[in-house]
Amino acid sequence: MSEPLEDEFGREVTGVRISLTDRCNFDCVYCHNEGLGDTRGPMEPADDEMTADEVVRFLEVVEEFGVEAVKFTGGEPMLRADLEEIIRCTPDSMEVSLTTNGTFLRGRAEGLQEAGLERVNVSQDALDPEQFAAVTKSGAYEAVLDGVEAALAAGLAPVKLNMVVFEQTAGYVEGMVEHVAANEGLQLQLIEYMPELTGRPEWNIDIQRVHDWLADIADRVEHREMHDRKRYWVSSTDPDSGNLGDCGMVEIVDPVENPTFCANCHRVRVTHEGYLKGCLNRNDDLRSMGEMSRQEIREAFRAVVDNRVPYYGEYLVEGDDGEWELNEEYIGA
Ligand SMILES: Nc1nc2c(ncn2[C@@H]2O[C@H](COP(=O)(O)OP(=O)(O)OP(=O)(O)O)[C@@H](O)[C@H]2O)c(=O)[nH]1
Ligand SMILES: C[S@@+](CC[C@H](N)C(=O)[O-])C[C@H]1O[C@@H](n2cnc3c(N)ncnc32)[C@H](O)[C@@H]1O
Ligand code: SF4
Ligand code: SF4
Repeated sequence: MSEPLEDEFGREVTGVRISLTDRCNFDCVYCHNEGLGDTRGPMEPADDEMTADEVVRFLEVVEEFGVEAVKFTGGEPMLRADLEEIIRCTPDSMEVSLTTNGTFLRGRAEGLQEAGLERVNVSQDALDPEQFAAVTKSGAYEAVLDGVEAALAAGLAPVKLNMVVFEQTAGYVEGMVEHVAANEGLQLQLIEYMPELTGRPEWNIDIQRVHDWLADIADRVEHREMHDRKRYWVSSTDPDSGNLGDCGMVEIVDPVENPTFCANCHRVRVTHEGYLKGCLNRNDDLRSMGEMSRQEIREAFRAVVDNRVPYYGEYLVEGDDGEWELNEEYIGA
């Protein structure tokens, strides 16, 4: 295995995020669908999706380039019946993780773990079924809770709960933090609502206030190398907590207008149709892998890494008035 490829901005590419489908059984009000448009549509297998063989071939090739980790996402990646097969055939050297809405984990978590899944993130924006339904437009609340339990029972702890923090959910943050502090095996990822692909900037909240509040109550704070994300370790305040004395981990994902986040971005994305994508927020840098021969994959991967640009701080630059503007250098590039 060679050293990871590095882009022009000194960022090594050590991870890939593969969208296995853009179909989904939810219709979350905030969904960016990894930058690929609407998730609504037929639930049947779609013809435009990469096959399991293509996904595995891609992974075998990027392993040669020092890629150490793969995240399977979507749409809802668990709509793929061949997810277990894909994971089983993923190169052993790679850390394999999954981001899912959790609906289908019950009954499949164990098989996924046996196939080689190491970590799972489950989206959960609220602890109340009605609030959950209002955000996701789905009645699958109980299935998601069962899915989290199934993942823990299958040995996939810690399970990270993903919560998008925006106007509608800001009031649920405190309860979710207590929930992971009080329950062993759970962690929480608070994701700043990203309006770049979905519009509705008025839904944004001031994520710094969440940082400040967590810094106040946390026992310990650390930085993660990826994106320079902050992690807070918080104890439960509930005397009946089954997790007394232990801490829950809460990580903040705050990419919006954050050049430090982009300067520490080490991943390339792959769309369900088999296009490479250098940045979540851009669709003007999609690169085809053609018929997906090993040589075509190698060439396209090198090219996408060469063209990677930090979104905030370079692709968008901050003007004197504090507004973010498209860098002229990339217009028409
Ligand atoms: N702008 C931006 N947002 C990201 C990036 N990575 C993750 N996010 C946001 O965080 C959401 C949740 O990411 P996940 O798929 O759960 O995984 P992760 O947090 O990237 O990875 P792990 O914590 O290692 O599991 C994404 O859908 C995005 O909204 C990134 O590279 N850029
Ligand atoms: C696009 S979903 C795909 C995987 C799976 N369907 C799920 O919901 O976990 C991946 C993650 O993106 C997050 N997400 C979607 N739209 C977002 C937005 N506009 N801002 C921030 N995070 C968003 C979701 O909460 C979820 O955790
Ligand atoms: S479950 Fe995931 S892919 Fe589906 S709508 Fe919600 S955030 Fe989007
Ligand atoms: S460069 Fe793009 S993908 Fe990477 S952190 Fe910034 S916005 Fe996200």
